[in-house]
Amino acid sequence: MTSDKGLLIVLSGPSGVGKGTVRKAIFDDPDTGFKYSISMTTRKMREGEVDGVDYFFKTREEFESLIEQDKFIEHAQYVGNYYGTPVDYVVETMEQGHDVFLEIEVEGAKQVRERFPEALFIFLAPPNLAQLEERLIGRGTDSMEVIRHRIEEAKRELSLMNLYDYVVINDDVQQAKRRVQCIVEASHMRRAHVESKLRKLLLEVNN
Ligand SMILES: Nc1ncnc2c1ncn2[C@@H]1O[C@H](COP(=O)(O)OP(=O)(O)OP(=O)(O)O)[C@@H](O)[C@H]1O
Ligand SMILES: Nc1nc2c(ncn2[C@@H]2O[C@H](COP(=O)(O)O)[C@@H](O)[C@H]2O)c(=O)[nH]1
Repeated sequence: MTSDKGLLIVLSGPSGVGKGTVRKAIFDDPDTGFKYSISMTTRKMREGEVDGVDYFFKTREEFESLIEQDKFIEHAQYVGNYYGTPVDYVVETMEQGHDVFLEIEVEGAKQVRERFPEALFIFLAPPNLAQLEERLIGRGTDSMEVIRHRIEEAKRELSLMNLYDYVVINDDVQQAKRRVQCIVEASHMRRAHVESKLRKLLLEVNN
């Protein structure tokens, strides 16, 4: 009685906290065995982004048609755009035994918890709000109006961090990366331990 299915890992947190930066550090590590689920969005492509690498970019019509076809594990509207996690990739990849890594905002993470309560939920938090704003400004991808909107969202999102299994402060990218890797490792060990206990219990019951 072993779980052959991969683990679903959800990294969430406010925009600009560094989720993408930490995720890239994790995936640059040759020891990382997870698979990254590329999201779909209706947001405009930013300079340097590549369709099918950073996101699958969709029109609102395409996205809404996919919602109707139940093609998302979760989807949410964030600052005027849709974002969603494709169900087929995630389910097939986990069935093949791979861990799947999602990088999503808080409303989407709530939906994932309802559908996959056994998933691992990690909240990436900034050292403080001022640094979060500095990071959003420093990234240079959004207008001040959008940044203000994202900061307002961030205040609401930060108030929900207690719903997560773990909170990692992203004060340093390499340290945050190691913390996430350790949490995943510990979750695998705990899962193996619980399964071994259940196996023993079943043997006792059946004998
Ligand atoms: N630990 C850190 N210290 C300083 N700057 C950081 C740190 N982590 C990330 N950054 C910087 O903060 C900015 C935002 O990072 P990033 O784009 O990874 O955030 P994000 O959470 O993925 O945002 P979004 O949710 O909007 O995609 C980037 O310019 C990045 O270089
Ligand atoms: N609920 C979901 N949120 C997602 C998904 N993919 C990304 N995101 C989050 O949206 C915001 C904004 O992203 P940006 O690229 O426009 O800066 C950020 O918090 C992302 O993590 C998804 O599939 N579902």
